[in-house]
Amino acid sequence: MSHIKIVDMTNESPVLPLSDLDLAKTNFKVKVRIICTWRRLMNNDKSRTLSIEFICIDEQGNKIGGSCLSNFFYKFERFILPEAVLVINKSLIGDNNGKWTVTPHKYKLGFNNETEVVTDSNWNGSKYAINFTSFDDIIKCKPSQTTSFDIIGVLRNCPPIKSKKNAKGEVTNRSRPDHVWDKTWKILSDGITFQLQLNQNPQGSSNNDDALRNRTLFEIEKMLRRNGSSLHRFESMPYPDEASSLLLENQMISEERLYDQERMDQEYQSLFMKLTDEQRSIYNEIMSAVNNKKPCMFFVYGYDGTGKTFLWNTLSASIRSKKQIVLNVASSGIASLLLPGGRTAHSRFRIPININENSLCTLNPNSDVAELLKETSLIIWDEAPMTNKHCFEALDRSLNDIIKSNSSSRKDNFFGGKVVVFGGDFRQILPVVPGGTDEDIVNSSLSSSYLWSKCKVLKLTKNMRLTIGAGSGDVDSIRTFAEWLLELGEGKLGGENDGHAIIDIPDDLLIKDSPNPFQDLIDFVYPSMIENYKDPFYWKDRAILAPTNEIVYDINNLFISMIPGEEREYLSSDCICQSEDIQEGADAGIYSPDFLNGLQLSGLPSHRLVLKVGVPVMLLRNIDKKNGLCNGTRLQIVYLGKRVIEAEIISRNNVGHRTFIPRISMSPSDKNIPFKFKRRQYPIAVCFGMTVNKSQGQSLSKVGLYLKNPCFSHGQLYVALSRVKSRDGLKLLILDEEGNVTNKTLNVVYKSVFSNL
Ligand SMILES: Nc1ncnc2c1ncn2[C@@H]1O[C@H](COP(=O)(O)OP(=O)(O)OP(=O)(O)O)[C@@H](O)[C@H]1O
Repeated sequence: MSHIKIVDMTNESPVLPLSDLDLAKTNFKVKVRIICTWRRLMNNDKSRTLSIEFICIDEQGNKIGGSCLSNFFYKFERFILPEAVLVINKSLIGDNNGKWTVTPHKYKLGFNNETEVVTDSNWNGSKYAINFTSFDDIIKCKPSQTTSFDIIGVLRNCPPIKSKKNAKGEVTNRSRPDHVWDKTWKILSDGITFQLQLNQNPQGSSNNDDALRNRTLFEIEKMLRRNGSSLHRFESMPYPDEASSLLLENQMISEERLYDQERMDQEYQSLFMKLTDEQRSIYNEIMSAVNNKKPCMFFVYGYDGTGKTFLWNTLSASIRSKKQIVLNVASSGIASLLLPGGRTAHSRFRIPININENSLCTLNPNSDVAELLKETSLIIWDEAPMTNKHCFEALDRSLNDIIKSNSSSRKDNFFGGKVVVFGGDFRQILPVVPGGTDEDIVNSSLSSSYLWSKCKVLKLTKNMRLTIGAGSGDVDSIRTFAEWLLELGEGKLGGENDGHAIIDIPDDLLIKDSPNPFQDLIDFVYPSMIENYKDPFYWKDRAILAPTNEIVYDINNLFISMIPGEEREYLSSDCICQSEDIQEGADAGIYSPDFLNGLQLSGLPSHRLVLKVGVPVMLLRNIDKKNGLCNGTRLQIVYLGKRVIEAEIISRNNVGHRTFIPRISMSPSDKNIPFKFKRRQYPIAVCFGMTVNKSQGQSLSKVGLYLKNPCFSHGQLYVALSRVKSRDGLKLLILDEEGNVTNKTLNVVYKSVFSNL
């Protein structure tokens, strides 16, 4: 039902014939007799009922279809019986425009919590709803194409219906990966055939199908393992043969040892030569711990541009040139793209999403990942301050369990005795604690962990971005801007303050008062948008930032309407996870599909996604890290299909690379939601505008910061302003409480977070 309206019917409202139903009418009830009922099963689990469907007829002989979702069975199931005469009050009505319609009526009825149903013993309409007519008579009366008939028939013959059995021997019709495999393996193996032919390998010839299938399965298994999965998860799928399986055994370790030693050595030599004194001293200290296998924890503290990534590259090349293993991880997908062979910490170490002080990583001591961790010489974890301390602690405990070190005392034995280097800047946004106070946020950061006292802080202070690559004319202006930003990040602007200070923004960074200041902000960030919107490079480095999702949502809707072209709407399918113990009765009504559709949660795509070709979007999930597709990657829409969306990468690595984005099922990890639900939708959000939190880790050349409301949490203003490297790329539009343009805004800095550094 696409246009749904709740019909408010008071007890005094008249009983209307079904022919008079109209979305515009708000005050009526209907009296009907149920003709027939049937159950609609869930698409993804045919053992469960989605809804009871029914057809009913009124006393005038008009028919209408209706539906009652399983959430409301507790209230209505006993009424929806063939032959029952019902008076229905406060029902939902919606368009009857599905692919298959059971009555020609314009509308359908629906039940929800508001609906009232009572039985009635009086019926003045036809007793039988169906008038049987012979088929010959129907043909004789030459029906027009729009005439509808009730037809009754007998099933004489039917081809066998294929069904699958699950492990318990029950018949299910869930997704059938083996079926997809059988139908598509030839297409999937195309690239391999091509490669084999290039290498003049006889396996490429078509008479060796078994070998080709095996090789294709092997490549699929490699991909799955890289992403923490395996073909073993899909019972019905074939698995590569034994010889190939042996090759897969230590896939993770062999991939980490696959680096070309000679090339790594050259890279290391060239980077090492360039290290500054402070970088070199940090490098030496870390490498000495690695070479002596001395358990150590370091925190490299440096703001943007001080050469942290440069240092990680040097350390990685040095270790890899000796065929040793270094694991590079970052707290966000976007930051992990900058690291050589980088992954997100959560995916690399299998850190649980909902974390607490007792959590452990889901690492089986005999798994490939555990073996990899045992072999690892150094772990580098970039952007550490934005991660909750419980994540580091979970890894610490898990590594200690996996690696039973000889060290006698637990207090010397952190992270299983590995050398671990964290990096980042505590001026940036700290871990998000939903509903948490300032104190909760500071308490959740790495510097409040029991690990911190063992962590040696090494500081990088020289802004390398100023020294390298900037023209001499730029240096002064970049330096002044960088120094101002550092002061802002440490809460030193706005006079003596307790961390909440009103600061003045310099004039040249402001959008001034004008008839339409927001349009001025748009013109600054996206000049000549209509002429340029098709060019992916136009979108590459620009964004309007705002502190909250609501404002970003409004900005994106406005932009969508400005871009030429046809809109396409994608609606999600939302459902409660089957494991949830939703009480029949009260709870079921609350979690109706309408309610689930209305949930807007951070990190989850909208129920209603409106897109146009040319629009920039951001991925909300890590899809394929190897090809640069992770949470935060920005893309431009190229094609909007029915089941797939094609888009081209416009940010950072792999710019210009095209990819297909499928619909996937996502469950929000928001602890404030007291139940688990799944949303099946494209994992993207339109990104003309994005939240300041989401922009952390992005490097942009043009930023417009829209402060309709001020930034409210530690580091937000600093992060927003430091997305650009030079001040000409930045403008702020600040509104006061009356909506007037101002030059003053709130800067929030939790100063206690710096006290342990
Ligand atoms: N010793 C060095 N010699 C030459 N170039 C360097 C050196 N250190 C850093 N750079 C260059 O300075 C720039 C900033 O360094 P880098 O990206 O490593 O800093 P960062 O602290 O990681 O900053 P961000 O967090 O913004 O990525 C880069 O272009 C990098 O190549």
